[in-house]
Amino acid sequence: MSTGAEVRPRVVLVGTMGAGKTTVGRRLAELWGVDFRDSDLDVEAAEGRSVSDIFVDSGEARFRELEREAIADALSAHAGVLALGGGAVVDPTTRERLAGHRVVFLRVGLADAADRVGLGVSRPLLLGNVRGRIKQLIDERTPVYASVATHVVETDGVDVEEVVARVRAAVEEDHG
Ligand SMILES: Nc1ncnc2c1ncn2[C@@H]1O[C@H](COP(=O)(O)OP(=O)(O)OP(=O)(O)O)[C@@H](O)[C@H]1O
Ligand SMILES: O=C(O)C1=C[C@@H](O)[C@@H](O)[C@H](O)C1
Ligand SMILES: [Mg+2]
Repeated sequence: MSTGAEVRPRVVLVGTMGAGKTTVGRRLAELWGVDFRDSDLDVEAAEGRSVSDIFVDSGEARFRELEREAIADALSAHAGVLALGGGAVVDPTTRERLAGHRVVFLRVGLADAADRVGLGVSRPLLLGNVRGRIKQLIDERTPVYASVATHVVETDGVDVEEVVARVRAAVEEDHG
């Protein structure tokens, strides 16, 4: 029998490439004993091809449609930790759907993000000029991440375990 309890992610992680959404999200889910989902991985599983291949073969616009649908599904059917692709919040429909969810913005600056993504080979939007593209994306998107976030966690110079601890503290404080 249904308890009527709403199924929704305990926390949604947003931020730019290299913020650590996937790494931190997996660890958080492990600690809480809940499932982890990541919109990039959900799109890849549904399509049977990588994000890079989707960008190259079908174009970014098609990737964004698939991403929007993957996120809509996860927001309404997943009770664990949900990491979003770095560009997901640029979509206005996704931003609307995030309203009412606990959204943590993992903030990272250019230097740490560039160190973390390296050559960015699996990140199609970075190809050619990794630092320049990251800078542009951080500049354009920081206000957007901030606008959907209920919490902001700084990750510059902070190791993964400490980022995880900060997210836990923010979320568990909410629970009272
Ligand atoms: N706080 C941190 N300190 C040092 N390295 C980190 C930190 N967070 C993540 N990393 C490392 O940075 C790399 C990128 O992290 P991750 O893939 O989790 O980022 P992401 O936010 O999911 O990026 P994308 O938007 O491209 O999916 C990984 O190698 C990860 O181990
Ligand atoms: O910042 C972005 O626009 C992207 C981030 C990645 O998570 C992937 O969703 C894809 O490489 C695009
Ligand atoms: Mg990721």
